Amino acid sequence: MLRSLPSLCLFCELRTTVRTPWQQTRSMAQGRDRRPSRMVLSPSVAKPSKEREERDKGRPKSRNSPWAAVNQTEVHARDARNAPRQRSSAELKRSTQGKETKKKDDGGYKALKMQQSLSTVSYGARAATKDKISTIEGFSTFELLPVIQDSINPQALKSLGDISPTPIQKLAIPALLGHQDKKRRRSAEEPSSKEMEQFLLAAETGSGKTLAYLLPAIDALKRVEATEAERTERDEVQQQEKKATSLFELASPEAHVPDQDTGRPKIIILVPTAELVDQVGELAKSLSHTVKYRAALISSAYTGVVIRNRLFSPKGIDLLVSTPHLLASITKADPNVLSRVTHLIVDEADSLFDRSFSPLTCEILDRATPSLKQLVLCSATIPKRLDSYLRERFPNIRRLATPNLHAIPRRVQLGIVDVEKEPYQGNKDLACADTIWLIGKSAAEHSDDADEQADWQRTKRIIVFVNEREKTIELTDYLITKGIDATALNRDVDLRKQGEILSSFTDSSLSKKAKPDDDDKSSMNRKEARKQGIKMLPNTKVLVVTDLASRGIDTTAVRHVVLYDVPHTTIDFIHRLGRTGRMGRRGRGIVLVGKGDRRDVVKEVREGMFKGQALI
Ligand SMILES: Nc1ncnc2c1ncn2[C@@H]1O[C@H](COP(=O)(O)OP(=O)(O)OP(=O)(O)O)[C@@H](O)[C@H]1O
Repeated sequence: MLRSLPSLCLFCELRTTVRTPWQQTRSMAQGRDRRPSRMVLSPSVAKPSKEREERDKGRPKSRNSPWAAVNQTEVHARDARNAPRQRSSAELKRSTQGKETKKKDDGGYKALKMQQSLSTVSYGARAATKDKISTIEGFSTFELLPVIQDSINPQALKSLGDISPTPIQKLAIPALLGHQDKKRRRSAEEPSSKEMEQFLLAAETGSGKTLAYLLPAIDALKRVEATEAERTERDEVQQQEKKATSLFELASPEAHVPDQDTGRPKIIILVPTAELVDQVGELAKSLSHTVKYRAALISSAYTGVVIRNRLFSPKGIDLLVSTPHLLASITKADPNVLSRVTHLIVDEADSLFDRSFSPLTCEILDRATPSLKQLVLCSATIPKRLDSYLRERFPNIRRLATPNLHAIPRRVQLGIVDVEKEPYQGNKDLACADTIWLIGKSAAEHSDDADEQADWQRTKRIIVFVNEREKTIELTDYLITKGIDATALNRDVDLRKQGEILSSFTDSSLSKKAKPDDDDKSSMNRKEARKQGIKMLPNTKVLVVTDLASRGIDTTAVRHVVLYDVPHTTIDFIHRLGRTGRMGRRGRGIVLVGKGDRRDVVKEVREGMFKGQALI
């Protein structure tokens, strides 16, 4: 039936339909997963806090300051022989800001502004950052330990070939290592130092943030380890010398020193879901094979015995990846687990400081603070709520935001399907099935190279995002009746199964390949569809999910994302579309726009993506 339908152009024109606030509120209020995100992106991510500004008040003003010409006691005439004065970065910043404001006033993102979901990071600040990182070319520029340098390509990046650091890696690795501040580097090596450094890493989705925080943390761990080993050796020599000089003293029995490393990790990485624990944990473990440290990952997807054995292994533990829920419950029973933490990394910080996670994250943070040397928060989107929280709680946090923050890369195209038009006439399910058939038949044409084309010819992977949990099952069943190999993923699915399902949409090297489950309803429906002789779309796998799979999951194998429902905020747009076009790859998003959907928002998001601008 589907095949007989005329193909609809994915990029048809939009009719502008603006919903009233009442309509939006009503539709948002239906169902848990349909609730709008309360998060609103911050307009001043890279801006230092008021306290920091106050602190800088007394400092001498720069020559470029607007007050630089006031109260001068000498004439500073410019030497005529010199070349014309270069415009300072502040001047450039001011001029770009001016243009930016004018452009927006000329009728920029009205709907997005009304929605207030995304914020501005000044384009001057973005340009300055771009300049700053443009000189860094390879990982060898960073003062990482040689063993870590040598492990980046073969272990962390699976021998990708010619690799160079991404913008966030160029920005964050030197800062976290303390390159710009030699004094800080020395103090980081000095265990007695009490000062805790705080960093916020803000960079677009799929830009390698994990490696940006992981490499410096491991580097610090290994340096401290080396210093401690030297000290122990020195102490032992001194002890031996002491023993030799006091021959007549009674030999005291060797005191038993319990292994201090058991259940006392030094680096903790917090992530919101069990799937992310596995993903980040895999990366940490792969580096540990050559760098030699003890990494463990724990989440509620593992049994109590496994969790205990990993955390309290007699060999000790250096790095732990966990969800806040599990770690907070463990530390309630045994607070000493956090007694030696020097590096706490909060990945997906916008989620982990959101209302549902915040109490647990803060509890862990408070308990770990006495020993903490570095706190790193990391996120692809900075909601206003998080921004103000950070300004209040961590006024001195160092903000490292990349030039493309809050933008969806231009290599990701956004197509729009008007569900109200022929042949769908309001039938979104049908529009979704037809879109998947079109992609399934044409995806190979969009491949970049021969190898990838071969992969895509084998299996095309498509993620369909819906706003409601119940809809995942309903839509999956419908798609199966239309010959599409679809699987539903929502919070009701067993955690272990969730990981297996997701793994076939992430990098093949991490893939554990989901096993067919005979009790699974979708699986039964698939069998039924085959029995009924429904023609199946070959080599295409579809995952129907809620926001569960929109954060952090490295779905590098996904080229197409279908937004069945229009996301409630631009934050959701960024995260959902961020599942494709990762790390320089091309991708395509298709949004199905029906009656009552915010067509104006979709249109502006598409324009912003086309221009490569931040969605503000
Ligand atoms: N320098 C690099 N060169 C090439 N690939 C890289 C580099 N750094 C990281 N990657 C790869 O990029 C992919 C995305 O990395 P990662 O998951 O850390 O992104 P992210 O910024 O955390 O994304 P998200 O915001 O969605 O969580 C991974 O497959 C990783 O192996």
